Amino acid sequence: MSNKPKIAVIGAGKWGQALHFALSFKQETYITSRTPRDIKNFTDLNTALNCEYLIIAIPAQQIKQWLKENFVFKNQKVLVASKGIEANTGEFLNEIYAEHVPEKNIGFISGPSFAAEVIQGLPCALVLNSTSKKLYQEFKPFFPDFIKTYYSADVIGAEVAGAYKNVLAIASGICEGLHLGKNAQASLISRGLVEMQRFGKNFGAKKSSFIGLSGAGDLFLTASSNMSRNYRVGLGLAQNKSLEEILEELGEVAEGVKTSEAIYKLSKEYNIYTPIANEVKLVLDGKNPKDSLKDLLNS
Ligand SMILES: NC(=O)c1ccc[n+]([C@@H]2O[C@H](COP(=O)([O-])OP(=O)(O)OC[C@H]3O[C@@H](n4cnc5c(N)ncnc54)[C@H](O)[C@@H]3O)[C@@H](O)[C@H]2O)c1
Ligand SMILES: O=P(O)(O)OC[C@H](O)CO
Repeated sequence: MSNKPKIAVIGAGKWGQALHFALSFKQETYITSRTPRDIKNFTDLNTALNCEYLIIAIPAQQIKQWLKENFVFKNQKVLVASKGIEANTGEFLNEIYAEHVPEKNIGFISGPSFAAEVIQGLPCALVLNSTSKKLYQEFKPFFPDFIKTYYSADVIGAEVAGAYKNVLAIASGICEGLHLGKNAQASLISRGLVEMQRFGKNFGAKKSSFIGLSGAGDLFLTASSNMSRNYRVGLGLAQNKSLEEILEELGEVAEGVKTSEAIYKLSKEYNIYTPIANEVKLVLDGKNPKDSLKDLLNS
């Protein structure tokens, strides 16, 4: 029998470490990162790339460059764990990965999943999205009993939902920080859900993805808890902190910041009505959140 390691997580941030913890219940799982970490089965990138199965958990804005500089395709099956849209180009992650990995070899993880809970072994449900059901069937047995997995072929729906909810979580954090009340927050979240669905439809996403775990599930989680980094960005903005200060305090990625730029760009290009995401982008650029509130109420 070959001793070749079968599965590796690339990226040892919060989510990479949580996925590594979870997958290690069922089989030996490697993990790698730019800087060595004191984690069981930590390995170098080359060893990781030689695994048959990979989970890539590096921030969305770094993926394009990272793939160009580091990735070597050796017929691995890949699950992408990142949630975001590339801000410079407006590309979805599946478009970026398509230059390096064939469609049948790639899937995307979505659904409500704070790393801090997964790493405690608390129950959760995830969607593995791929045009290949075979790929889902191959990855499914790697997940531990406390994670229920679902299959969906709607890759773009999952991607839009996972990326968009981060922007809406910033808006919801602002709402909380400005003490606008639970009525306002519920309205914001539900109109946000309509907005992300409208945006996704333009790119071929299915409605069902937005009312399930990938859309409503992840949005309700992230936009209602200060466990979310994006939500905490919103809280900071409402307290008139500068973005630099907020991100420095956070010390982790808040994908909604850059994704709001991507949505702003794409919504202009395709003429999609995205009022909440647009206001988030403008507040991140310095607009007073109270002026954004007035504009949203009157639009
Ligand atoms: N934390 C969560 O609860 C959670 C859950 C689901 C999805 N995600 C998504 O997973 C992705 C990663 O989030 P995270 O929580 O692990 O973030 P994090 O800030 O905790 O860690 C990011 C990791 O990426 C690495 N990294 C940064 N730039 C890199 C580069 N150029 N090349 C290689 N590695 C690089 C960093 O060293 C760090 O280890 C994000 O897209 C996030 O939206 C996070
Ligand atoms: O902490 P956030 O805002 O990056 O959210 C983490 C996950 O995406 C929740 O599913």
